Amino acid sequence: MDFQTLASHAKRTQGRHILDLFKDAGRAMAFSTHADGLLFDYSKTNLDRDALEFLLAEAERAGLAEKRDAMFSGAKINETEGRAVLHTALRAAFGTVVEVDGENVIPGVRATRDRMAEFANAVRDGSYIGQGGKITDVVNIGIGGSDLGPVMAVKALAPYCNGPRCHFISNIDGAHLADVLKGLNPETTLVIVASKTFTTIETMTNAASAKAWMGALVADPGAQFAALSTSAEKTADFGIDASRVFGFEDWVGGRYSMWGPIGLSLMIAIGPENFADFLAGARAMDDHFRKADLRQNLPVLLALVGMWHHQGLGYATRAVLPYEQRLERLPAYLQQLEMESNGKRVSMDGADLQSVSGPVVWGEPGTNGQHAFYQLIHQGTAIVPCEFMVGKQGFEADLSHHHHLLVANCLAQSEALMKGRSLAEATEIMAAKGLTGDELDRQARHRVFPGNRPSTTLIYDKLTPFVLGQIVALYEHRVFVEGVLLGINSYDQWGVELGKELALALGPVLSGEEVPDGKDPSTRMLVQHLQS
Ligand SMILES: O=P(O)(O)OC[C@H]1O[C@](O)(CO)[C@@H](O)[C@@H]1O
Repeated sequence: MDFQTLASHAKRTQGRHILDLFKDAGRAMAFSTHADGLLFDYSKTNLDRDALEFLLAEAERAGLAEKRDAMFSGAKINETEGRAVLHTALRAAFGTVVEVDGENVIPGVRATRDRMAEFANAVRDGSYIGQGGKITDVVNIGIGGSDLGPVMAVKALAPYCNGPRCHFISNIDGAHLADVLKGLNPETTLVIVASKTFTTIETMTNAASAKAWMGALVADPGAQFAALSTSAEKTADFGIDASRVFGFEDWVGGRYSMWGPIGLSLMIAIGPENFADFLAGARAMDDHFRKADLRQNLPVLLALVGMWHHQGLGYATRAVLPYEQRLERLPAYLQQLEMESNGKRVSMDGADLQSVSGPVVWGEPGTNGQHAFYQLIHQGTAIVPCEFMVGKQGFEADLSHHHHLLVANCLAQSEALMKGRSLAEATEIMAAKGLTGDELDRQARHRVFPGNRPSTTLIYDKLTPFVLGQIVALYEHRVFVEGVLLGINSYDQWGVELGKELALALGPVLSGEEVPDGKDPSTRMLVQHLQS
């Protein structure tokens, strides 16, 4: 990416109001695009045709199409770990051929999916039972990519959840385990240990405690455990029979893994057919990403708008604001997807990045966020580009008036952010209330909305499994595009290692061992305080 030219485009737009861009009568149509039932509107941004053309040309210059094809074909684009990046293979059509080291991986994907479906059906219909009868509850123990996707999707697809209740334990904090297990019957609970590596300290500690909880009542607790992992050896050591182990390969990154075995809890919750629809939605987005012209390509446009705001205009964060209560965990899911992928400081070849890397991503569902942090978004000094999303329809037919208000709020927020309210307008409002003189001026100034604040809006029909698959894959590919333009490796996560190492060393200290030499004075003081 030519960041200098990007900066000069950004500079050129300074002081210009987004509303002025709508003097171009075709803007709303030109700066929005449709794909497979989704509408993405990015017209309420300060991106103009020249800047967009520049960004599109940069995407071409960066070899985006070739790099995208390399990813889909199984090339080892995760160079720092020597791995292919093939979460797309987990949802590819079964006739597809995708080779890693000369071997077609699709038959293996299919065999594992068939085994998952067989097991999910058995849990759902009661042909697999716990030692106290039919499984009533499923507890997924995992963290990061082995947790956030299934949690988010089980909540998102609540109208489709007709299997056993699903619960999730991730935090090493014993409170999480205790609160989830409290009230569950060990004899009718299935525990799924989800860990790609099967070494993650949080997951292994929680899994051991859950096994002890179950072992207090159940003669053979291992028989009510399943495992999702790349390590058959470690799952066997833990005492889980191979028939309930669902493996995957190292070419599936943790935060991209919910399409395969890590999605087992979701498959049990919604059933294999709905799970297949979820994959079909992602596959539709894959096809769109591969085939659509860059100008109509949703992941490409979402990425370019994101880079315009962050790398171009210097906005430090972006908010993801789903007007869909059931997407309440989507912002947390996207935090890992985007920040673990693109929060990097060196490019693929190890050189310092020439620009800022990925932004801070955060958010909450609307309308709750409106009553919490929208004050800052509207009147604070930091500009936060907002990514709104909303469905045309809800599921609660008898509550359609709620849905109309929900959608009205979503549209009103993007309008308010863009238009704002001028001092003249605020003065008129306050004068009508009888204020005059200095007091009128003072009160009016507090009621000014600067406006000119950018947002995008994604509209889908209804939050079905297919649509959820589309949305998640859209964001996955957005991360890829931004990664290519930044020249980084979006598929490693070395930044999580140092803290893990230090925590491992500190564990025994907090159990009473001496503080080792070389600890900094602050950490030493905190440890001593905790030990006292
Ligand atoms: O599935 P695992 O191996 O337990 O890893 C869990 C998570 O830990 C990380 O490696 C680092 O936080 C994530 O990338 C991953 O999703």
